[in-house]
Amino acid sequence: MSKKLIHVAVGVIENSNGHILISQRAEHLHQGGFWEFPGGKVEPSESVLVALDRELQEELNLRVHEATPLLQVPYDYPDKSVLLDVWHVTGFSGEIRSNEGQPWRWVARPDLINYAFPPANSPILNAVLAL
Ligand SMILES: Nc1nc2c([nH]c(=O)n2[C@@H]2O[C@H](COP(=O)(O)OP(=O)(O)OP(=O)(O)O)[C@@H](O)[C@H]2O)c(=O)[nH]1
Ligand SMILES: [Mg+2]
Repeated sequence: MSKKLIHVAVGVIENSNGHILISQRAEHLHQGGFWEFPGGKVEPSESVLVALDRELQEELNLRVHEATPLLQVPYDYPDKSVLLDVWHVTGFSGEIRSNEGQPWRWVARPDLINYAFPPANSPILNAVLAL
């Protein structure tokens, strides 16, 4: 059976110090325990940017004001296929509040290699390190 392709809006959020926001996926979720760039599934009626703004608001209480496309990563997990639509977010507002209790932190770019990300994320890490 062919797997449905899941379109995911992902934000590489950079603050004025050049640090990047990561959060940790809850254990019970797909790829649980790994760190991630915040985001979530694009609903059928949404543009990616609208989905990104909604997901960051739902998960972290952040609104997106400025973002540019960074890269798209198609990846086949054994149980699902995803298309990670990754945006570089340079303008945002709001005090971070982790609405689902997930840990989060701002990380200097070179330190990102010390965190375990899902297998699909390797190209994202490379793109972020090259920003
Ligand atoms: N947000 C996010 N998802 C990622 C990353 N890397 C990666 O493989 N994914 C995968 O993308 C898929 C969708 O992301 P998600 O779980 O955040 O979706 P969501 O917020 O809408 O979750 P929900 O369905 O529980 O409401 C998951 O299968 C997840 O494992 C990443 O860096 N960030
Ligand atoms: Mg999510």
